[in-house]
Amino acid sequence: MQEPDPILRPDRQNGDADRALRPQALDEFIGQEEVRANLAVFIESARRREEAMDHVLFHGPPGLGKTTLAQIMARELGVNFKMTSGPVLARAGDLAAILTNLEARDVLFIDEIHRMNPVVEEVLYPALEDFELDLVIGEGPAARTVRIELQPFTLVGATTRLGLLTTPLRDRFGIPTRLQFYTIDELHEIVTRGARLLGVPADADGLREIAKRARGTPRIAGRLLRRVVDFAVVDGAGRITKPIADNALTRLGVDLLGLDGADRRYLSMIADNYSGGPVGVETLAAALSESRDAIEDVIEPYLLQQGLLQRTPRGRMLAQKAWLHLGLTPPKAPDQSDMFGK
Ligand SMILES: Nc1ncnc2c1ncn2[C@@H]1O[C@H](COP(=O)(O)OP(=O)(O)OP(=O)(O)O)[C@@H](O)[C@H]1O
Ligand SMILES: [Mg+2]
Repeated sequence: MQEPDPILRPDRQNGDADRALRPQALDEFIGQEEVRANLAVFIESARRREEAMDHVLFHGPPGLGKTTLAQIMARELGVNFKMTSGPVLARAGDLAAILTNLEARDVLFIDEIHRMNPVVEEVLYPALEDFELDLVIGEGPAARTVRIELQPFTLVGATTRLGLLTTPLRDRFGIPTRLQFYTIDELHEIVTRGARLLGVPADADGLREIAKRARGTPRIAGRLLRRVVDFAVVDGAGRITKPIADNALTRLGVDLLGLDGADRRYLSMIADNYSGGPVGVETLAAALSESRDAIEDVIEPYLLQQGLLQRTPRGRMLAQKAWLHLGLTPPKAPDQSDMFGK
């Protein structure tokens, strides 16, 4: 089967297409109810007190709305939105330049914050706590430290890997926030809104089919919607119906659970080569020629959430549901209780 990854994986390409469907206000943001309700309170409070809102950390799998929520926060707070990312901030000076240019109460968004250089991270600590910057000027014996006062600001950090954040950095976020996969109902609402914004007529059951197969992820829902629209235009008089959606998604390699080629390759590898596991993630990464990061950030979270995969101290194991989904018979495990224990 053709690899559908570029379209289906929540990577950062296709930025313009993403933007068109991106909600602009908290009211337009669908799902993540608890997160939204809490943010609404914190934003309103910061506005009334005319203070910078406390620092926020969004963590969760790609494409669930971290960047979107950060932008919405800035808009609702009525402040500027500045955006950068961990890997881009190579030197302490890069961060210092950004921080000294912030206006009072601005939102600074640092994407992939777990990939920040430790030297840069050290500069961030006093900036977050006291809105101060300690800069070393010059080198050798002539070097001296100068302290620079910063405007109070709000840092919004985003990461797909909470575990890779250092403890001191984690502790400086007053509002740590985990984003969850979306329910089918929420994704149904999201694609319904998307179809309306794209001006495409659609049947509810056609949109539901997209929602069901969007891997719990709004970004994937948006991409699938666009591809289904293509099939609707070419094969189906421009209307999204259930048969059109079903046919389009199947042709894109998205199965009934929303798994794509990479997901199935991962599950099949464990089934075929490791008798269902347990197998270590490094071994799997090598066997699949995927990076460990891609496996842990992108592939596994959804499979775990769907109950297709289990993580045990001895490695990854297929769950019963995965064997059935692959159309295979699970081997008889001699010692199930141990293998399925925590
Ligand atoms: N709650 C939502 N309602 C509607 N659309 C959404 C929602 N959340 C995200 N989206 C859509 O999904 C796309 C991806 O969201 P976003 O870029 O915010 O994800 P992310 O969590 O920052 O991903 P990454 O980890 O890859 O940076 C957005 O362009 C937007 O169109
Ligand atoms: Mg993002």
